[in-house]
Amino acid sequence: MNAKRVKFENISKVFVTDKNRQVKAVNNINLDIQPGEFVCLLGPSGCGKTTTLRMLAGFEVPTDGHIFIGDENIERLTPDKRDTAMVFQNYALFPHMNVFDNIAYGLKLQKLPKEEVEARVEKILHLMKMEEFAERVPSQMSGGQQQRVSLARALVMEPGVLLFDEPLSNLDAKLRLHMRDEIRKLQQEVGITSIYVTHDQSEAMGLSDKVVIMKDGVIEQVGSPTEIYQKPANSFVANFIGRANILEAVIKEVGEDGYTIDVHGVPYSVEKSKEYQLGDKVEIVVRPEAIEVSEEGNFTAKVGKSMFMGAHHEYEVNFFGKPLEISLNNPKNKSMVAVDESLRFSLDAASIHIL
Ligand SMILES: Nc1ncnc2c1ncn2[C@@H]1O[C@H](COP(=O)(O)OP(=O)(O)OP(=O)(O)O)[C@@H](O)[C@H]1O
Repeated sequence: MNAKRVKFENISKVFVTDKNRQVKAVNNINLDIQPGEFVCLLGPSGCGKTTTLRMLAGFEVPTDGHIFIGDENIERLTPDKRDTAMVFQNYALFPHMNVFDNIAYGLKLQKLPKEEVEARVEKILHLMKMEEFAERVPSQMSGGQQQRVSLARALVMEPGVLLFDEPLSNLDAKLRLHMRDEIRKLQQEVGITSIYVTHDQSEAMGLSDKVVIMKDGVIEQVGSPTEIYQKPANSFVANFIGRANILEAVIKEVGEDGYTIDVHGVPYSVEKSKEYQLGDKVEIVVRPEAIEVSEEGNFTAKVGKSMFMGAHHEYEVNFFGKPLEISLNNPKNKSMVAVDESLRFSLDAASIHIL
């Protein structure tokens, strides 16, 4: 497949509502997606991710900026000329056509020879292990199966860019996990550039090469799932992805590539993320699982909540007047501490990230 690069340059979209009110859905975003990359646009409801995808597909016109697919500036092209194909949340299959005809539809519109249409549809049916469904109409299939047809219908067009608009949100949790793995496997097999809108962080983390975190029409951070989790750019990202404790600290020493920080009287050596001066007050992110419970710990705090969750144990302790979440993996009975008792712990210096 001819995977394409996608580039958004200073893209904004302002909607004008019936009452003549302006809504800035997307506010000057820049994004560079490499050929073959799987990128998720992730953010809370209303952050502008669907509008961004729809501008790329050609269903919305940007108010400002430029969009490129490959080297081509595509703003003036109609959706069918853009070398994209979209997988929708509601499948959008033709109810009266069987699976074969649903998949063949776009190719027939292109007036390709009958033999070529048949060969390409059969190839996709085989790739997706769906040959046995070819004769069925959508009402004879489950939601998951219908969504696979909708994916097949997009893939058969061999587009340069594949777009997904929350494709799994109508499926139950188990099927969602299964389809997520299937989409990723298929995407890697065909190597197609893919852009996927979701508000489900585990979906984004599990699928993406790159995650784009959006809020209020603005990109807050672009990075691999590991970068986003371990080095969040700000407290919004830290709290949006997984759980985060945000603590105060003071810069005590400035080294070549690290700092010594003081966290409530305890020194920690941490990596440099931004430039700070001696004495600056900073915020640090410590994930609940990056807190080590041990008899030799630096801190003692009173337990406010203590919950056994099977594979891990969750505590909430009172840390200098604020709640601190601690998650202990593989808990043993002896390590469990009850509410109102004291817990000793340290922060794992290697996992501390300065915001
Ligand atoms: N046609 C429209 N007219 C007016 N405002 C719109 C229109 N489409 C979207 N908006 C507004 O633009 C903002 C971004 O919407 P968008 O659908 O892109 O968000 P989203 O991140 O995809 O949200 P969700 O997860 O709820 O789908 C929202 O405030 C929304 O109300």
